[in-house]
Amino acid sequence: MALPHMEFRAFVQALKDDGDLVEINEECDPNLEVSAIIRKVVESDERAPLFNNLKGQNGNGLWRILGAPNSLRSDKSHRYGRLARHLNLPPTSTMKQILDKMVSAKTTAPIPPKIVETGPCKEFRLTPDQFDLNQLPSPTLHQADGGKYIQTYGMFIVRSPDGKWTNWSIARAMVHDKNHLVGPVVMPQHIGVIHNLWKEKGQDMPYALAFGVPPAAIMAASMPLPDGLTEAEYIGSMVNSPLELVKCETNDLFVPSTSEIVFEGTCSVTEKASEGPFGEMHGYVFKGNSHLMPVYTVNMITHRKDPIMPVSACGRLTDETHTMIGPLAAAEIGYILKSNGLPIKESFSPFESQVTWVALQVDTEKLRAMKTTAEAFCRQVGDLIFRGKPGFLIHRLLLVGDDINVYDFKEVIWAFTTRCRPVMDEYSYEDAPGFPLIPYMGHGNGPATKGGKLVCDCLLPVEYTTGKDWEAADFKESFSPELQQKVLGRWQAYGF
Ligand SMILES: Cc1cc2c3c(c1C)C(C)(C)C[C@@H]([C@@H](F)Cc1ccccc1)N3c1c(nc(O)[nH]c1=O)N2C[C@H](O)[C@H](O)[C@H](O)COP(=O)(O)O
Ligand SMILES: [K+]
Repeated sequence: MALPHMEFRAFVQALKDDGDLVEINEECDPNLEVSAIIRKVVESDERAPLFNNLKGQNGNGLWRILGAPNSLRSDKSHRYGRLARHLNLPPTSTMKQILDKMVSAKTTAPIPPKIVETGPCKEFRLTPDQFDLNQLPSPTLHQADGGKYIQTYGMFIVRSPDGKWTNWSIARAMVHDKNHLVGPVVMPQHIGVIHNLWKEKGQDMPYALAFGVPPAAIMAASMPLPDGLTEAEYIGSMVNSPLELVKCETNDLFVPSTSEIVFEGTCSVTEKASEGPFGEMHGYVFKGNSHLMPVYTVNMITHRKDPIMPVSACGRLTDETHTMIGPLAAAEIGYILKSNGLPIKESFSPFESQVTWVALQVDTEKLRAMKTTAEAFCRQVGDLIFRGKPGFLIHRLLLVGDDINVYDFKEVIWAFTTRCRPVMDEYSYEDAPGFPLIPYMGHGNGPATKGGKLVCDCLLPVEYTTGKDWEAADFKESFSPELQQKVLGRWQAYGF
């Protein structure tokens, strides 16, 4: 078997070997029972549930469900173990190590995928007369959802009409009827950009939707990598070996050969249908909140025996939309700022901000050498990020000093609440594109897709000029290292 980051089934085995999997062999109902269990799991960082016995499975086991594929572990020392297994990193890895891995391929040569003749994803083939998406165990994830959200952790594969750019990404989709899906295909997402290119040609967009892809691939699929970049070769470079892809049956797109399940078809550039509401990443289902979105026809299903469908029952903390969307956007944002020569050291999206913030740790020594002002620096950061695609999802950029660990929210919120004077130290972007999914945008007082963004300067004025002129009133900073050592050394003797 391949390594966990290169084959989904090996990944599931790795979770089992880590004691991070609960196999449920009792029959479970994909209508809400499965997602209720997953919600309970992700709200308590429990082990990932593998549902082996779902109502509606067909004779070849199509399909089982793995819930919470990339959520958190309760053991603090292995908190990000499931993410680490996606990248063949040690389960004790930190978020910094995981995100550094995700940007590591920015500076290495791409490794193109290897095309193979066939693979496990081809073990079974179903034509439209042989399946009904409403009869198969398509899960309903929240009682107020507008449909069965079958697609929450699969990977859409679409290619520009000129064949030069193949994009891999996650976008949701629900069952529309026996062999159609419907899902948001929106700008500035690359699936929306490529859909528009096909629309200009007046042709429906061929797609593949691969479920249970190599875990390293699904991580890159969830990351806002630059326009025109083909994820397959980025990932190859990231894992330092070519991904193995196999050609689809009904179009000339290529899918990872070990995918658990593959849907193939075309996404209409004319036909739309009602989509949503859906319990989304910010933790809300707004009743009746449905929109007309493009219809996907499913012309073919191929799959492995007893295939596993990964499902992200997203909503409130902490699920894949928080461990992946915000942090991966933060990684890209950090990279953009550094490659533009700005003195940024670390970049992270705190889960507690429902991944609407990115905290940026500034190298304040380099900042002082810039002889700049707070306004100029904050505008430089905001102009680079809020006018670009990776910043689309983010509504607050917090600039913090060297002493703040951006991966620790307690540190971030301390700096924000004590060093950033409301209004005066905040620089607004009312003309930047806004993220309508955030409730104060799509269901708020102002325009849903414009504005509502701030750069929050959590650096005190001295950090721009002569440097930190305070000591934290805490154990670490208000006592000599010797005294700290003495106290720690005698802690038991004191009686604690
Ligand atoms: C890990 C993950 C990511 C997403 C989504 C999901 C998960 C689990 C869910 C559970 C399916 C929920 C949705 C949800 F997160 C909604 C959303 C919509 C627009 C932007 C960001 C997020 N989703 C998703 C969605 N994007 C949509 O357009 N459309 C989508 O529906 N993303 C985020 C997306 O994968 C990243 O933004 C990625 O960078 C896109 O790739 P690209 O930069 O190559 O276009
Ligand atoms: K992507």
